[in-house]
Amino acid sequence: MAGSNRASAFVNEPIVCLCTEQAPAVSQSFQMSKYKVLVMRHGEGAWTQENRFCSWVDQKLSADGVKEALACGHLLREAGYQLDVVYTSLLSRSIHTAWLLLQAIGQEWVPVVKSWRLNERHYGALIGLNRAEMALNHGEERVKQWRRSYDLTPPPIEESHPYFLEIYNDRRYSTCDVSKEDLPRSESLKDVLERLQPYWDGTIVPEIKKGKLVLISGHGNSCRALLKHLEGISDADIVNVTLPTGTPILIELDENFRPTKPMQLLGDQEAIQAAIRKVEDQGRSKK
Ligand SMILES: O=C(O)[C@@H](CO)OP(=O)(O)O
Repeated sequence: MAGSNRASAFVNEPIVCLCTEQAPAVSQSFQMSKYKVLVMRHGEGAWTQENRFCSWVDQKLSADGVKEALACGHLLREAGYQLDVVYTSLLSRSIHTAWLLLQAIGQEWVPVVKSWRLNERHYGALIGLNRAEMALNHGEERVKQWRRSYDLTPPPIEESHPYFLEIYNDRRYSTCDVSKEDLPRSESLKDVLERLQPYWDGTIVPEIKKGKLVLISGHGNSCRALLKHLEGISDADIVNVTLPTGTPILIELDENFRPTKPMQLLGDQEAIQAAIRKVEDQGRSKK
């Protein structure tokens, strides 16, 4: 892990991440950044409107999600970013976000590379359930733990689950670097990091080391897992990290892939705070 005591909080806090006083992972000597990487959660998905756990169900972007992806591209174009490669999951909402962003930035030729290892966290038996109803039945704190804790794994998806066949019979999952039987049936954030890290280390890092500007169009929890790794966010602090949809996060790294400065959420900071609150509020019972 890169560093170990760096706390970041995206909830009710200034957008630049907060650093604990002790042993921050950010280089003390203000080393020059050697590498930059952009990480973003896809635009809002269609099921966000219904407030259902989406996970590996292949929902498309909502109308607002399309707008968010295009707005990201415009933002990056205005800031002069020149992308070299974009990584997505195998899920349409992450891929469409990449396509729309590349269209808006005017860099459609940039390769888009896809892997199940960037998929959203597998929510197991919770897939398809409504978060507010879950909060009413089980309590908001329990739902927060299910959504945001590091090592809590929801019950696995059973073959009788309404979305089981839709997920596991999908041809895209015969293209993975593991057999269908070895794909997850439920995951904690820790599990997500464990399946994502080999892809980060073995596929993405070598491209960044060649000097390429990489953008990762991932999901709320696959991006949280990656940020936990890169920023050295503790198991306890990651509970308070919620990512807004459609917001690029700029991470600057030194030659050892340690952050040289706090990560930056790019865009209008008030709008970003509102977007974070919107995601947080999905877990409320709305009494
Ligand atoms: O539905 C999901 O899979 C995720 C968001 O992609 O939900 P949550 O924000 O509750 O982790």
